[in-house]
Amino acid sequence: MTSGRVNPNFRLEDQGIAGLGNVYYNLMEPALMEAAVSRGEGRLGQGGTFLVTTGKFTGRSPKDKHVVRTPSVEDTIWWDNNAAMSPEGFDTLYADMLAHMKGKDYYVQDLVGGADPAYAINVRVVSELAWHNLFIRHLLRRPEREALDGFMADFTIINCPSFKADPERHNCRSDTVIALNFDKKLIMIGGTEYAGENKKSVFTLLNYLLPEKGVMPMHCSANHAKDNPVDAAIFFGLSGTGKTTLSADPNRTLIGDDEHGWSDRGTFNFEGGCYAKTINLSPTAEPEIYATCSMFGTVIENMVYDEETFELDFEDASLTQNMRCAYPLDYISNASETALGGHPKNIILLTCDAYGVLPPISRLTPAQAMYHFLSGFTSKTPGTERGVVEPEPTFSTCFGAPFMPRRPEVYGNLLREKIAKHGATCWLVNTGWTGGAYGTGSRMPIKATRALLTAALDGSLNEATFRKDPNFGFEVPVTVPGVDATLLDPRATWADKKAYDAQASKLVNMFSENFAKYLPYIDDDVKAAAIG
Ligand SMILES: Nc1ncnc2c1ncn2[C@@H]1O[C@H](COP(=O)(O)OP(=O)(O)O)[C@@H](O)[C@H]1O
Ligand SMILES: C=C(OP(=O)(O)O)C(=O)O
Ligand SMILES: [Mn+2]
Repeated sequence: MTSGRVNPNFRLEDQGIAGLGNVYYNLMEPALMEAAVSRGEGRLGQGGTFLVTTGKFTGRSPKDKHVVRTPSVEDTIWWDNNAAMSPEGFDTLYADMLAHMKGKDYYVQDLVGGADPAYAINVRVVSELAWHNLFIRHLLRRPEREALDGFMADFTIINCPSFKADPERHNCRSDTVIALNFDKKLIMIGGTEYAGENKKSVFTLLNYLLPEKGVMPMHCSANHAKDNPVDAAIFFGLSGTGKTTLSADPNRTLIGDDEHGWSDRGTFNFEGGCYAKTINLSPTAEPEIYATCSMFGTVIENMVYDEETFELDFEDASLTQNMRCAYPLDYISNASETALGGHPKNIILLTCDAYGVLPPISRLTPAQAMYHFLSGFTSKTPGTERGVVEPEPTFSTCFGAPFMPRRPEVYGNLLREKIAKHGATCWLVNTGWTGGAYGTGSRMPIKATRALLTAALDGSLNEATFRKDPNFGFEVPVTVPGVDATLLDPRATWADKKAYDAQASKLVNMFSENFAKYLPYIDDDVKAAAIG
């Protein structure tokens, strides 16, 4: 049986996917919630939210993500960063997964990635779990209902958590698999229920497709000044550094929290929803995000709640520190209707420095910005990837290495051109530790980070007095109204100054060692901005 609204000439059978049980096309939120609850996938929560747990996988599995090594992508994929899968392995995976799917019910959403129609792609998502279908409906962009009647997919994602891959047969690493086949325009996901794999695989896809169109794809959030989309800001950052938290700013308009493109026309969100971390979510520090946790249809993933009252426990991380909520963009009260903005006037590079060495904010020259973008120094946040249990310092190029199918300099050069052309001001913001390293110091107060960002984005920070940092060479403001001046100088926040100097020089060396591999690809000005 087939139900729901779909292009009659583009059903799964037309794509060669036949023999399934019931197929539900483009169900809307209430119907998806009903289905998910009646199938026992999760429960209704307060305010009509959907509560779900995902079992063993509560974060991404980057090591199980593969790109199919076909001749057309052989020379463009950054193979040192992307595990290969043979075309034969993929074909077997496809056949085996389809055989496994026979007779079972599936949920299909026809959605769009990209708010700018000039660069948008149509994505069909086929989900075994009704709630995954609800999740991706929140996260991607929903076409008008009428447009569904003629919808054709550019890419199709099939996500079947109950399928277990076989490393021998499928040329993969474990029984969990995420396989991107750019030739066949297919993404197959198996063996994990973590919903984030759905959205991050679309991101990886756009990171592959857009550079050829002159568009810079970015792992960043974005917002703009109220009533002034031209005054846009973007916030690059690896998972857990504050993209979602800091872009939801009551004084600015939210464009999006995670994935954006920068074209000749400006910035655009790839998505139509957000995916926020709920651990220790505070109604005072993050009121907009907190409010979504009691709105109809919000997917609440891996949170502990009271069995009687269904009240959420934001402190209990016993399932995972990576507990999440997923909701459509317009659940944030000041979200943009178009999800478009101008060319960024300010570019923020968010780093979560677990060493507590970097200042809370520094101003970068374009060459320094390029250096830090390629370096991507930050920490992995506990729970976001399998096996990460405490903040783990890392150099994640482009502040999103796990999602970059092409070589870092492809993205670096695009960003550099755009900064040069549009003259953005660049900042490095440490949302990590202050007063000592992780274990001794404490996490940067959100309030302080926000105050610094407000000053950077309204232009007032440019008028401050700056000092040049002796270790890193960038400019650091000496005083900022509303922020404790001690905080601005990390060395001053450490009780043991010698320990700070030792840690700082260790970090300088880490930067220098990591950057050696980029030296052949970069211009002299970026070389001159190199640290150490
Ligand atoms: N100074 C800070 N700036 C931003 N986030 C902070 C800060 N201090 C603590 N946090 C917490 O860190 C997490 C940042 O996560 P999030 O905004 O979801 O990151 P991302 O979207 O980049 O993955 C949130 O749980 C937030 O409450
Ligand atoms: C969805 C994710 O992204 P982020 O943490 O950057 O929001 C993720 O890393 O799984
Ligand atoms: Mn986020």
